[in-house]
Amino acid sequence: MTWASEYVAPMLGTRVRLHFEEYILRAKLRLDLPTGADLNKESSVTAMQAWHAFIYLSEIFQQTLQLSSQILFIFQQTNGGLIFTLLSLVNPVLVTKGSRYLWLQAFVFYSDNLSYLRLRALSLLASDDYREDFVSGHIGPWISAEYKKARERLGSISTSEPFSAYRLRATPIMSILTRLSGDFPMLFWAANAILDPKNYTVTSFAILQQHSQALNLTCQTIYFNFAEAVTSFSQVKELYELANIENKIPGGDQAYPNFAHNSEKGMGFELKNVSFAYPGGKSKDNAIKNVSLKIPAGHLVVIVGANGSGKSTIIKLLNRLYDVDSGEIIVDGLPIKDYRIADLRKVQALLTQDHKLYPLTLAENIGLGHPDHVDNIDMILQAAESGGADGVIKRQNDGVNTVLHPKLKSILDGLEKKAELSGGEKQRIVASRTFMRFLSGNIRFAVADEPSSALDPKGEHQLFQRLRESGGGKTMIFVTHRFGHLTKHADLIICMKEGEAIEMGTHKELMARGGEYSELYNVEAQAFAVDTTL
Ligand SMILES: Nc1ncnc2c1ncn2[C@@H]1O[C@H](COP(=O)(O)OP(=O)(O)OP(=O)(O)O)[C@@H](O)[C@H]1O
Repeated sequence: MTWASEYVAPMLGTRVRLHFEEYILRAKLRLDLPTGADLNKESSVTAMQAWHAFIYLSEIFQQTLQLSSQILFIFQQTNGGLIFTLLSLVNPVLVTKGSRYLWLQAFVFYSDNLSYLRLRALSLLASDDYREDFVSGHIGPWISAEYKKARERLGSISTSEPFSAYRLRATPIMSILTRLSGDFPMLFWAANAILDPKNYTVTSFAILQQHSQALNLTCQTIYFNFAEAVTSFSQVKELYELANIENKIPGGDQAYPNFAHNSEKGMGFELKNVSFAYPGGKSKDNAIKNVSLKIPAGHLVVIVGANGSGKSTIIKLLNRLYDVDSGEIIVDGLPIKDYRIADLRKVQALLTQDHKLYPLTLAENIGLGHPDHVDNIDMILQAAESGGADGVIKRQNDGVNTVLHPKLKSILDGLEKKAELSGGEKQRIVASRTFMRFLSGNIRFAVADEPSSALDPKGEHQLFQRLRESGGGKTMIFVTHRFGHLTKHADLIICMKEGEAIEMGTHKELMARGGEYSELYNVEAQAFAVDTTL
């Protein structure tokens, strides 16, 4: 039986763990950004916990059977079977209920003893981190002297770990009682043997003593396993609840596109007095404050502004990655909240510098821009060419089949040379994913949020050029810090400052206005102006 359980347990364990891993994977994949961010802070639930709960349950079952057979045996073997059995149970009850165990509780521990804290600080000072300091500053003798003083001040105060410190009691009563109770059953047996020596043998004493101790141990094991099982089961409950977590961004039931009121030129937006602060954000200021603007369908829009002025936040709201706190966003005449979220995602393409390479092949990294055609190599190569990643692919020994393992890379480096891409090469692959998305033919709104920070100037120019071409005249927004062709060709420039859209218009209009935009533009232009004093 032991062999069988040892043989079967790992296989069963894998099945249970993978079943719940898949369950967690599915549950997490359906969560939107704000819900997912909350969950990451709160939940530590893992598939392994389900397996642990199963193990505890089977152990409790097995030990309960063991306990019943032990009780039955003791009960039958003695004259005062019931009393003997009850006395055998006193000790385990005292050990489990009367003792103080920290590991069954949630706890925080700290020390407020200044001498102890001083000792820890001085020990730290003698570590390698500070070696250069204490050697060059010759502060070793001072550290030793201070350590001695702090040690004397601490005296005999215990510095033991909280686990053992918590178990100490002020009086010995409980300890004496617990020890004595272990001998209660045998004292009872001895008293009976004195009164009626004919019915009691030394052999029966030995057998009963052994069984009484075994019973004691089984009771304690059940108690502690039960405490662990309760925790495990609450974790399993949490695991099941994962699938029922409500997303913070609920979808509507309006299909999109619904050509009754959509323009052929793509999505049109209107922001009405929109304000937004990131959930759990540290800043007391809103990321977006009372922004009202219109983005007509088919317009090429450029958003400019200083770092932290809210450019990316506007993009996230237009993509409905977050919902506004107040105000409203209208898409093609209807509130954005009325549309089905999956429909909106299908017609939007978002390219930012936050997008990551996946730990998959280069082909999948690009192909997943259009999941229905993730195996279509011709389409992938076409997208790679548009994204400027064709050269990157050619340089890899395995071409599009090169597997990227960003997280495993450092571990595997010593074993096998894994593909490593430069920052600019990564951006080209990620950009190609967006071009793959364009090839779906569904895109009605595309955004490029500073996707070119690691690209060389030629690469950046080509990227913007091709994005505009691939966008096919549909609504497009570029977020950029660099003024150039884009801003000059933009139908609309939105200039952000501290969460507000302070200026809007074309390049010409904003330059003529002489406000924030022209100031930002002139700062950049001056860097390239011919300095006649040189
Ligand atoms: N995920 C987040 N959680 C909390 N606060 C955020 C988050 N993202 C941005 N913020 C804050 O919101 C404000 C606007 O940020 P946003 O990213 O929109 O600025 P930006 O204009 O795009 O900046 P940059 O030019 O540096 O990319 C900033 O104060 C920023 O710190």
